Amino acid sequence: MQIQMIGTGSAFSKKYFNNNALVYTEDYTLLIDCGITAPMALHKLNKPVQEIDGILITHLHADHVGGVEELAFQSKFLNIPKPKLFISAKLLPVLWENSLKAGLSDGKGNGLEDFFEIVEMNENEETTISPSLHIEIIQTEHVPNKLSYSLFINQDLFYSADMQFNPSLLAHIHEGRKCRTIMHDCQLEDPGTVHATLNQLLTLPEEIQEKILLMHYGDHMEDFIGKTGKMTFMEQQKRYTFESNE
Ligand SMILES: Nc1ccn([C@@H]2O[C@@H]3COP(=O)(O)O[C@H]3[C@H]2O)c(=O)n1
Ligand SMILES: [Zn+2]
Ligand SMILES: [Zn+2]
Repeated sequence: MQIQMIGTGSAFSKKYFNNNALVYTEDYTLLIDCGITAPMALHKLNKPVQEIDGILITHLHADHVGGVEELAFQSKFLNIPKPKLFISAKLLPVLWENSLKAGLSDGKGNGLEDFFEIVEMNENEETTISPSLHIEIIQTEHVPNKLSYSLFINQDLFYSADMQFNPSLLAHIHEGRKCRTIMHDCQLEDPGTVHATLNQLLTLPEEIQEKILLMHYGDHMEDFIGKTGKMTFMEQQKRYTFESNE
């Protein structure tokens, strides 16, 4: 499996695209989150919508869903098979009613199913995306009272949606779940309210830090190179290969 961040930036970054990822397996290409900048980021990678089999949404901030309207219209008017939309069953109605309906509605009662083949995901259950790609969503704290889901990918890689610092969960991912990789959003400066900050992540034991790839960072990331302990910044557009754990 390979993961390519089409962007690694924070919500308000002007230098990096939104923190969205392409996951490639031999038989599937999945886009994790589709923010405002996703259409341009995909264009820069020469990755047309026809080459994306499905999208998965973690939560409803614009840097994670702001590009879904364009993707929906593009696939509809290009007359290509509907991409799949993987989303928590709890988030699905909110995505339509509170985010996409204004732009995608035809006024005649259409819905998201007119643009996507919808696959509802249940919390704490693995969903088969393709024969070699399985994803479990777990609810993690981000903005109070706002649903947000982090991901276990093939029970080996933890992908944080935007989340607050949660050292006990990270210890569980490391010890209990035995994940080999942790991709974590990172706010470069304190205080952390809705994201984990670099200083908070630096309090983690080194054996956990060694597993952490940092993403969702601000424009001054380069000032922090060499100051991330055992953790590493991810680079947008670079393809990272993760070997199967079997
Ligand atoms: N309670 C909140 C809500 C939002 N925010 C900021 O808005 C951004 C929305 O996208 P994000 O990537 O979740 O980062 C959020 C915060 O920067 C914030 O700082 N505090
Ligand atoms: Zn975000
Ligand atoms: Zn967010």
